[in-house]
Amino acid sequence: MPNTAAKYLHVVAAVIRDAAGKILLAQRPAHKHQGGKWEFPGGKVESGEIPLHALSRELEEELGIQLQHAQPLIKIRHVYPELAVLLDVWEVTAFSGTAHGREGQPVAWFDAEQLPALEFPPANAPIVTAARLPAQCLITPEPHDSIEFLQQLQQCLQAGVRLVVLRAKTLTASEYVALAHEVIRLGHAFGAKIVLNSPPVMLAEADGLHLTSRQLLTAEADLHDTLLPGQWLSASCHGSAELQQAAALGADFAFLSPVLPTLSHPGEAHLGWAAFAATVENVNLPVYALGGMTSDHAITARQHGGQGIAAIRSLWSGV
Ligand SMILES: Nc1nc2c([nH]c(=O)n2[C@@H]2O[C@H](COP(=O)(O)OP(=O)(O)OP(=O)(O)O)[C@@H](O)[C@H]2O)c(=O)[nH]1
Ligand SMILES: [Mg+2]
Repeated sequence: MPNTAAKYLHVVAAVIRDAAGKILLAQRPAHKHQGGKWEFPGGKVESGEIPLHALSRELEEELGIQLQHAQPLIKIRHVYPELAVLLDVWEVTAFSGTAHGREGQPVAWFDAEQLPALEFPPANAPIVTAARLPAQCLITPEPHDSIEFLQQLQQCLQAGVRLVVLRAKTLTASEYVALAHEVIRLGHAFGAKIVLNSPPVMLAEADGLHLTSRQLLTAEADLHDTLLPGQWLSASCHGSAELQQAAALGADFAFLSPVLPTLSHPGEAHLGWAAFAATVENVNLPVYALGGMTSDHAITARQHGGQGIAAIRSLWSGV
């Protein structure tokens, strides 16, 4: 969302995960703004405070836990009728102490997949998506031999890949559908999400539909409504205008490329990390960095406002 409101209230919030990957939520007290809804614990940054200190203070005050490690997850700007908030969300992966509602608020640990069914403040939808998405996304290379392809995909899943975009441009419609069924069956056995890039028909079992940047620009405004409830819409973008278009279409996440030079397009202009950060800053979507990425770049991507990295080559063969 564009930074049009004069002043956003800076709020830090935490996606806190335990060793089993469950996420801690608190219920907002009835008398507060957005009372009764579930929230990611956190609160307002005080004047002069750096965000990480504010997060550490809020988690101690609200939950009685001591923050040990956090990394940025997503920033959301949302304008409520009463106030405009900048929700600065961090992923907490290490803390000490036992979380409890120190202000009397109910708190509970949830599986990430339970989150979509809970009621959150209206600003939170992209945070819930970001909390469910991994830091790495595999885009498949062109499948030439489906047996070999499925074997290699299985190795990627065994190595921890949990989000796959099936991209197959040279297959006939029936070959694509047959392969997609196998990819979904295999992916789901590992708890991975499978998103279909330009399928001839959308499949009910798929976890999402991915649009090329060209499809994004000509997509019908109600495209998301044609998907089943819970299916994601994602899109490939190359700059601010396309990211805004993806957001306007109700996309759940996006890729932004090329961030670094790639082997397939050597000498081509690329964004670099500073422009990636500046572009992502203006959109309320989880955005994967694409182009020249390896899994080592996932932390860099997070530090520049991204959800993580998307890659073909390095995630397919580097496992
Ligand atoms: N902590 C938190 N606040 C959120 C979320 N989503 C969201 O819209 N907000 C909004 O962010 C604002 C600030 O949050 P807060 O009420 O937790 O602030 P706080 O802990 O400092 O409260 P206090 O003023 O009682 O000390 C509220 O207007 C709240 O509605 C969320 O997931 N977590
Ligand atoms: Mg709070």
